[in-house]
Amino acid sequence: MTNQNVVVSDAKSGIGLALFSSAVAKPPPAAAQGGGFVAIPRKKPLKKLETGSGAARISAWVDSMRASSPTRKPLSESEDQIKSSWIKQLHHPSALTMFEQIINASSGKQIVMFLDYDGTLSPIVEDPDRAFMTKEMRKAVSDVARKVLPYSHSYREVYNFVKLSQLYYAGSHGMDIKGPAKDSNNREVNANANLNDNQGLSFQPAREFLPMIDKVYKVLLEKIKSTPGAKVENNKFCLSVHYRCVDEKSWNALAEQVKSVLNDYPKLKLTQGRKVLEIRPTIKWDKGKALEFLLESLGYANSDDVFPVYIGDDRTDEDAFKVLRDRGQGFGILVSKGPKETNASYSLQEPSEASYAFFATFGGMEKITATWTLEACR
Ligand SMILES: O=P(O)(O)OC[C@H]1O[C@H](O[C@H]2O[C@H](CO)[C@@H](O)[C@H](O)[C@H]2O)[C@H](O)[C@@H](O)[C@@H]1O
Repeated sequence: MTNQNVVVSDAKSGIGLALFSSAVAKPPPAAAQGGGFVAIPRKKPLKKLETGSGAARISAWVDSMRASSPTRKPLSESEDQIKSSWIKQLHHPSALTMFEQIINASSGKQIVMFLDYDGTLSPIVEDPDRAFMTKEMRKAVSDVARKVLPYSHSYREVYNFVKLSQLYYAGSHGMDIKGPAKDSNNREVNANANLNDNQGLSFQPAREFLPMIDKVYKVLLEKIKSTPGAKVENNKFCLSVHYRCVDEKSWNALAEQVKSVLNDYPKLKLTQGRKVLEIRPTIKWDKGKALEFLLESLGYANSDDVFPVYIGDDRTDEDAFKVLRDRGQGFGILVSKGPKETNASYSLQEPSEASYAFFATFGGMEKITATWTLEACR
């Protein structure tokens, strides 16, 4: 339901925060934690799905749907070993154990934090309309935002589920950016950004696709009616066809339905997330580009004293991790229970760990260390 990311920053503390997520408003938070199962890692990253004709193409889609939605089952002993070596050492240690290194690396720099929503701030749940943040997570994000940006900007279009006016939102995989016009240092937004009538930042690189997306949404709603459990979400610049509640026997039929619609719209492409097929414009824009745009808009693009951190859980977040890796600036943190190929530097296992990370990064270190230690021992 959501694909936004948020940004906040503060000169006084030398720390800043930014948050990303995907769609529209969420209702108030409710506690919902994921189960005690672990996703089995994918062997290879999945390719972008293509449109075209033929049963082979559909079968490739379904294979890809299956691979992006690993069966939930307890890990075998060897899988458990792989998982623990992935998290504990080598390439992607848990951010919880790298606390001091993270703080040291960012010392004296302005931290700008980018946060994915689904699977990062909220746990993955069956019904995308019920992907609420827990009370703890809401508190963590709002405490961080308060600490980092103690004064409020005027911002009308705050998403209901976060309700923090200091944050910049990048909805629809970074295609719907909104936020205050100036950061806390009073830096002006860049020349590419449009100012809305409230002088807030607003940038929608796929605006011309809106009528097409609306039309396709209606067609898709009709098409998938015959597939029990399927759901289409209109995320403004991106349509999400959820199959989490669809019986696997019907995935083929669902893929056919989606493909038949896409065949009529060559300017739209299909990508994938966690049990979701995403239809979006074929423009060269992704969460990585959105991250760069936001850094530039905040006046941080060429600055050596800026330390961006991006936390996300899904394939679309890899674009942002890669930007940070390529820039050699800041780092990415992947939220994942199991090993995955990733451009992130560190890992967290689930959203509840991410809330600790916010506290820690934003100065509540002493307060949180004890809790972290406790959690880590569970
Ligand atoms: O790449 P993201 O910004 O994380 O967005 C991907 C999709 O996220 C949401 O769906 C996911 O979370 C749902 C709620 O937990 C879950 O039911 C679904 O299976 C997940 O794929 C969002 O609802 C979609 O619109 C996004 O495409």
